[in-house]
Amino acid sequence: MRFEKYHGLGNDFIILNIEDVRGRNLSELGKKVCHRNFGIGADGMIVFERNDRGIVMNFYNADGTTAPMCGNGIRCFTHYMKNNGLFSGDSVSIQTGAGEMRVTITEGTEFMVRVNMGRPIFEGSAIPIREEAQEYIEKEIEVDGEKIKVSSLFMGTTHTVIFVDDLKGVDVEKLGPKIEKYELYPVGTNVNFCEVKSSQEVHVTTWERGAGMTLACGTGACAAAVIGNKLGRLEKDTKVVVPGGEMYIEVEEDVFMTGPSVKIAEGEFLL
Ligand SMILES: N[C@H](CCC[C@H](N)C(=O)O)C(=O)O
Repeated sequence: MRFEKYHGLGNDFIILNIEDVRGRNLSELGKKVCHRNFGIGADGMIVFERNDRGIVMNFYNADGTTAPMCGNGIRCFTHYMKNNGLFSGDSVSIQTGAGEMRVTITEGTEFMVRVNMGRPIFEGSAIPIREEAQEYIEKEIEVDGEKIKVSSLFMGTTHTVIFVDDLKGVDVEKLGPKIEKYELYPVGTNVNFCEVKSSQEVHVTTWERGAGMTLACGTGACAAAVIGNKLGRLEKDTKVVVPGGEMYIEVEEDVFMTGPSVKIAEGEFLL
């Protein structure tokens, strides 16, 4: 089965065409190809599909669970499609589980993509959270006896944003999974630990639902920028620095994310 591997700021993906995997259980395949030892290794698997309305991006976490959207992934998906002549021009709409996203290839030393990530949704039932709430911003939860202020929203997928004074002092591997599976979140959540450096720069480390610690999370970067802006800590245009590099977020009514994609490899998956 032919595959291509890409990364977006170190968040890496195996990308396949549905034509090559018809009939297979894609959740099981996602687990298999993403395994760092028994497979190719990646944070997620993306499957290209075309229906009567156009292009579809199907996303699977490394644990085989699906997620509605993937910000770094949609940039890599755009790169894959361009490399395989699957659309013409520099801009295209892509159907995702979080609605239609418009991507535009932009100028840069690397392959750069600007994505309209749509609008953040704050309403509790859409995040989702197990509370009736118009929004869930700067609320206190208790994890292992520690009180933590969280803000949760739907930004392409379920995200929780936590502002800290010093990212280096946060045990993300310990806190991340506990918040990911906290009882407030019926389907879990991605967890973004954020340190504001200035009104135009925030550093973010993300523990991803279904993938664990990643070097970058595009929807998470958007979530951090949206909440930071809502709390008056970040301006509308923000540089988000993640362990794998940096991306640029513009918070308008829609949220725009600009960042790179790099093709790592292509080949035949034999299992
Ligand atoms: N890495 C992705 C997010 C994947 C979200 C997934 N982990 C979920 O279960 O929602 C990004 O760049 O936006």
